[in-house]
Amino acid sequence: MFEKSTWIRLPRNVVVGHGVIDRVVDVVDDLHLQGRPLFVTSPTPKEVAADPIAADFEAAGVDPAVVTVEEATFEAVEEVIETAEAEEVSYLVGIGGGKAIDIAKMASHHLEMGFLSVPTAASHDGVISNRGSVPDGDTRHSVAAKPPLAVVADTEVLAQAPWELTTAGCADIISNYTAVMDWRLAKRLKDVEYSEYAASLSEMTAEILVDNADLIRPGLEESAWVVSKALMSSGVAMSIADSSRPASGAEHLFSHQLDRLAPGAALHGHQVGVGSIMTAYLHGGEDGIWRDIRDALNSIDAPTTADELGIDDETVLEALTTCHAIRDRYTILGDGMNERAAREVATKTRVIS
Ligand SMILES: NC(=O)C1=CN([C@@H]2O[C@H](COP(=O)(O)OP(=O)(O)OC[C@H]3O[C@@H](n4cnc5c(N)ncnc54)[C@H](O)[C@@H]3O)[C@@H](O)[C@H]2O)C=CC1
Ligand SMILES: O=C(CO)COP(=O)(O)O
Ligand SMILES: [Zn+2]
Repeated sequence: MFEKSTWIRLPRNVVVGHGVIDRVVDVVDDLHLQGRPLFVTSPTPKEVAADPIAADFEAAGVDPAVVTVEEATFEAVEEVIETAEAEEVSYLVGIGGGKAIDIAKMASHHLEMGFLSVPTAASHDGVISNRGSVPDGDTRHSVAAKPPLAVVADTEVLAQAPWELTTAGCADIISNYTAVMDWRLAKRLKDVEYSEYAASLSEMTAEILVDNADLIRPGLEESAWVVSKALMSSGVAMSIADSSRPASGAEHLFSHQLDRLAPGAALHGHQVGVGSIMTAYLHGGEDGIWRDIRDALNSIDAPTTADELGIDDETVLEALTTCHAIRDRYTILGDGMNERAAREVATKTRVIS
């Protein structure tokens, strides 16, 4: 008897383009959301986006509450939950980079309220995903949450963000190549849950981004368009899979371990990009796709070495040899690399010298 079932949660509205930040009030109307919103933002995104959006709400007769967070921590999530309860808001709006959006996502999940995602940087594929990522003890990887009711991604705002945030978003997408390789390996060796639709969508997203790499240039609004479409598509792949598997393999384990060993040293997307060069080498050896990944990262100005990440060689080796253990997710790292093997892959791929 056929007994499979699936429940795919996706946003109802995805609005991308020039000046769409002015449409947040319309999107709220379209969703029939009533009452006050709580904006969850951080200092620069507040100035760039949250303040003008607040002015639009005020003009429409609604007075939003605002929380400004500095770091993605559980204390920040708790502060947002407490403010939401004290201010009697009825939905949340995450406005900023990955951390502000993840805090809004986690708080709204806890409050059982809807939330909107308004990215001010095209820096990560959690903009639309059903995953939330807030450090919990030693855990750095994402956990299950609900996707936003709507995403409003203004390409004018995204194009004006610091360039390295956009290159981080590109690298987060390019890392989908190795994430999918790891997922297929785990399917073959461990018979893990696998979705060919989600895997293919994730791979195709990376391919489209790499094929359009010549459109990805600083200050060019079309770059923000190409990258934000890719980030949405990658997030949808995670929602279809109901897992971050299509977008997160061993290269993400490496990055999560760097977050513990060298907190704040480099952006999430940049770390996973460098990880992806090395795990592609582990999958395919000298003739595999590691050079293509490195060239793609180079072509969009993303880091390809430990030095460019601002992380020392020994920390890279420590992350490589220990990261397999941080999560129950089978990857090309198997039960772990020893130091000699880690040094060899990092040296051969010129991540360390
Ligand atoms: N939930 C999920 O599915 C996923 C979550 N993530 C998480 O997202 C986080 C990474 O996100 P990022 O955006 O790289 O880091 P982030 O949120 O820390 O942003 C980096 C910095 O850029 C600033 N910023 C944002 N927009 C700006 C603008 N327009 N102008 C000037 N500054 C601006 C932020 O305020 C922050 O200081 C990580 O915690 C990662 O784990 C990443 C991928 C998927
Ligand atoms: O960053 C992500 C996908 O790009 C989320 O993956 P994790 O589940 O490893 O945190
Ligand atoms: Zn990622």
